[in-house]
Amino acid sequence: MSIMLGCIADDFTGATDLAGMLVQGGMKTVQIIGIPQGPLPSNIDADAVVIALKSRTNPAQEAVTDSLAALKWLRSAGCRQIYFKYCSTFDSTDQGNIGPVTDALMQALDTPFTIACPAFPENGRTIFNGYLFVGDMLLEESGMRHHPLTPMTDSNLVRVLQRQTSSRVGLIGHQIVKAGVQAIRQRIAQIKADGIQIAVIDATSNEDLMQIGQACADLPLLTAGSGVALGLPQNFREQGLLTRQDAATSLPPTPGLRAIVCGSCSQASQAQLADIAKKGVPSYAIDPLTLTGSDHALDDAVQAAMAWAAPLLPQGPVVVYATASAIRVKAIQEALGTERAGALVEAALAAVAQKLVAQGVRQLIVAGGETSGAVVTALKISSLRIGPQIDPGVPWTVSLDGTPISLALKSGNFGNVDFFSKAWSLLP
Ligand SMILES: Nc1ncnc2c1ncn2[C@@H]1O[C@H](COP(=O)(O)OP(=O)(O)OP(=O)(O)O)[C@@H](O)[C@H]1O
Ligand SMILES: O=C(O)[C@@H](O)C(=O)CO
Repeated sequence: MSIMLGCIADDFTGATDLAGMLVQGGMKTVQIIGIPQGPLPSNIDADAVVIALKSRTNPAQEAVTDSLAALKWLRSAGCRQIYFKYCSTFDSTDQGNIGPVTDALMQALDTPFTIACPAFPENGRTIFNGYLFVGDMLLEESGMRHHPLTPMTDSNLVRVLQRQTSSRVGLIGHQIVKAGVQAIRQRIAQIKADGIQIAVIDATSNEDLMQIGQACADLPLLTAGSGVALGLPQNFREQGLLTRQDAATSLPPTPGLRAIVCGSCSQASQAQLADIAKKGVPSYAIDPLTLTGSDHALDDAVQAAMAWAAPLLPQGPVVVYATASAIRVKAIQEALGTERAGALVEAALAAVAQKLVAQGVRQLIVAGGETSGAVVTALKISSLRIGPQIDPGVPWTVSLDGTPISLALKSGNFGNVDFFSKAWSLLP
């Protein structure tokens, strides 16, 4: 049976978020890291494949090239519908990459229309009149205004997206969505006739997402956060392609040591780190300013972190983090440059993760999308089987190549305050 849904995610945590959503809906899902080099091995069966790119903050042209290569693979695997997954807080710069990638995918699929819907109500991301809310705050008032790489300072998604694309962007408002599937379909037909190519679509509840999913069953391309995926398995069931009703989440055990690596500076990650430290789990901070100054500064910092971690690991989980407050991050970025600071921290945390695994860690939580990208790449993991959800948007996964490792790739903003301690209790 060929793969039904082919997904392209612009970061690694976002990819597991989407894959977890599909698994909850009964679709067996595999996440592939980067563009696959050949067909899926014959012993892996999947209803959906999510290709995880690290394209959210790359130059737009690179993001387009990688996304088109991913699309080519997914089409050759027989996927019936394509899903471009971006962040539920629409993380991007004014130059891209959501607009340019959407344009390129539409052109390659020869489709004149798609939707844009980052809503994820279970995690407090709702869209009303085209404005994105995070909890009860507008996006621009939330912690996202301080994001180290993609600060979001405009909550109006039509405006944000229009700045990134030459396609005409419109809106399908909440009244239409509330009126149901037929009303959404009629509105799509109408705005297409008016020359709109991408419609931001309001959604404030899971019910809205179910209607949107059904209304968009025939669109070759969807662009969204993970929320819209809630409504897709039902379409494949109706088409007789999917029979499973329950979640497709079983994973094998991966006995071994436990660790947490955190490069996310989000408010959620900061609170989760404080919670786990309060519970007595040992934590070690890497100071980005120590990562430069000499050729071996980064290696020295990694060695120091490991000298601290090694004797503690057999007693229980350890945490290594670079997380800092918004004021501290700003000072570090002024000293090192934003991109360089991010890259140095990612390189250091990835090297720490590699050494933790070499020491026997087989259950690893990584917080932050960019950080997860760096860690999973350093561990040379090429694909993940998706398992049970820890908190909305964050499932456990198991690596499918080499020695199996359980990995939870936590989106910076996701997870309840007790996420780090709760996660272990869900492993088989
Ligand atoms: N103390 C710090 N100073 C400067 N940059 C930092 C610091 N700590 C982490 N970073 C960088 O900030 C970036 C955080 O991005 P990352 O995607 O990992 O987390 P996030 O944005 O919270 O998560 P998500 O993308 O899943 O929402 C990374 O590039 C990381 O290296
Ligand atoms: O949609 C989200 O918020 C997350 O899956 C994500 O993309 C974080 O990087």
